[in-house]
Amino acid sequence: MSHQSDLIASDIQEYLHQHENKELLRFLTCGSVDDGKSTLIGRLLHDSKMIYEDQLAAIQKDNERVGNAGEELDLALLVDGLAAEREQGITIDVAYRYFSTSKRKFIIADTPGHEQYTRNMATGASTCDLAIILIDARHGVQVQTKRHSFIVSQLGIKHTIVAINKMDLVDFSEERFEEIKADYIEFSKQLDLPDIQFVPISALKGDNVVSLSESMGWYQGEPLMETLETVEIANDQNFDELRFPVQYVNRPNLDFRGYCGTLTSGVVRPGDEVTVLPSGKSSKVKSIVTFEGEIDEAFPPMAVTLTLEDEIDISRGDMLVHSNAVPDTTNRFDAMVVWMAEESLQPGRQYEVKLNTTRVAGGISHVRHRVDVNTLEQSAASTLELNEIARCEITLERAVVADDYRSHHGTGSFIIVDRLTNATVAAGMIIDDGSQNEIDLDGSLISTSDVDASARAVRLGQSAAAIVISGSDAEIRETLLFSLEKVLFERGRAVVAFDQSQLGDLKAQVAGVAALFNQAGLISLIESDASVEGAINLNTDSLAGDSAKAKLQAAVTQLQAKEII
Ligand SMILES: Nc1nc2c(ncn2[C@@H]2O[C@H](COP(=O)(O)OP(=O)(O)OP(=O)(O)O)[C@@H](O)[C@H]2O)c(=O)[nH]1
Repeated sequence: MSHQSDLIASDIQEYLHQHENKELLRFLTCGSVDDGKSTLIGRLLHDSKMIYEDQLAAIQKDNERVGNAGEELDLALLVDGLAAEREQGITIDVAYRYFSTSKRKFIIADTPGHEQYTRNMATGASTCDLAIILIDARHGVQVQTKRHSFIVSQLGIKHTIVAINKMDLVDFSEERFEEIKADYIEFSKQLDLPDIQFVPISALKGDNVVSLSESMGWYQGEPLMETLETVEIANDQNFDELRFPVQYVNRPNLDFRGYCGTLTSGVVRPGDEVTVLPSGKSSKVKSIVTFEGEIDEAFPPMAVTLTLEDEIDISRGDMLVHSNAVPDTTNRFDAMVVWMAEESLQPGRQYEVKLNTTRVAGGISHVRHRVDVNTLEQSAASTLELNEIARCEITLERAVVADDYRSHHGTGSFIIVDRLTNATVAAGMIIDDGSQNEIDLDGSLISTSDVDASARAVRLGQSAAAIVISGSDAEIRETLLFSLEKVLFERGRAVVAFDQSQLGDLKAQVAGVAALFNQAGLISLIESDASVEGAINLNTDSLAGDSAKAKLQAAVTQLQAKEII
């Protein structure tokens, strides 16, 4: 079903053509229980004329029986379809809704507000372009708001609309709106949400949902629906780095050999030089074949068949990339993992890891830290229970392309499958924040001066410490630095080390980053008497003991007392 257009009566072919070519926006709604998700979706469907008259009549009838909206029509009844939900008055499954306006087509994932349904929420959110985070104006930013925002940021959803709902219950107060907005901005600094917009609404009464509210003349922005219709998403795709995971090798006869799959990123054209991973063999694209014939260009998320100039050995699970930008392959990487099984994780146990079209034996070799999604706090963990989220190290039997999820949604995620039961026990998003590059194989750390890497690591949810080491004995400073880097890194902390030669603007950088993130991801080795505001200053001269080892012990005790390690 779609919005009502005059074209339906006059030129149905033209209408269908227009409809087919409209851009699709997938979004999810999330928030605490009773914030008004279902009412908002009902309102969007109702005001965009997506409700059949008999459906409307049915909810009018239900409204008298179980409606929660008093005199107003309870639009949530339209959405909360499941019987169990209606009785409990809560949403328990991910429900997908479809609607369209003259400008765009929409798919809404209506995800549950209850804590035990984190995995449903993560599932519903994983393919979305935008998230609407609902906040009840009376209650402000809640634990659930934080939890959902964290998941939205982890999933790399680029656009966020914070809809402050039930404005009618706070007298449409601008002051209240600004207060909640400020709270949210403060909290979301820790997250990676690149585009946040705030809109005050009343889902029940329709204020600022499809048209601007008369009761909130102070609001300068656009109604929610207009943002949904116009937010720029075309450039969110990664068109730069080609990733074509081969799904199927099509050999109908001896004259044709085509590789079928869905382009997850990049653009490919006939004549392009491509390399097959993991074999490393190269060839040129001969043609791009689709159901409608050959085409000159393919981009995500097109499903196409590629033929190559040369007969090279390619099978399902291989990946085609451009020869001038071949990504590294690795059998060890870090990922944010959501544990989805009833039984807890046994680290080191062999599972099957499914990345795209590839299946590789492997598993979680190490849980770096668990993240409490309610508070964003990290804690040490050796196992994971249902719905828990943790940063983990994944080790596989053979090397694969391990793209960062944020830049490669298609190839940066995976699931972990139990080999015996074939059940999915976890889902993960690969993190490539450069921190892995800082350690060599035996775990020792190579210094880098990349402040950005540290800032990124912090944004990605690693906790970190800004520690400045000073003291008159260079050797002791160095020993301390080196040992602390190792300890911190093993605990999943962001570590970036500086040396004295970069001292020039180092103090400003340390102070700036420390202030920005409260505890920033820097360790620095500084001249004898340095100290930096906002950082933990360890002066080796004042640490107890004569030997480097004793001083290290004293430093560790200090840092433990501050709960840094
Ligand atoms: N006054 C007022 N009430 C609202 C508004 N939006 C929703 N409500 C009411 O708030 C209650 C909860 O709304 P729902 O839409 O069911 O909330 P939900 O977030 O979908 O809740 P779950 O399904 O439990 O996750 C209902 O009684 C709604 O009528 C609003 O803008 N103003």
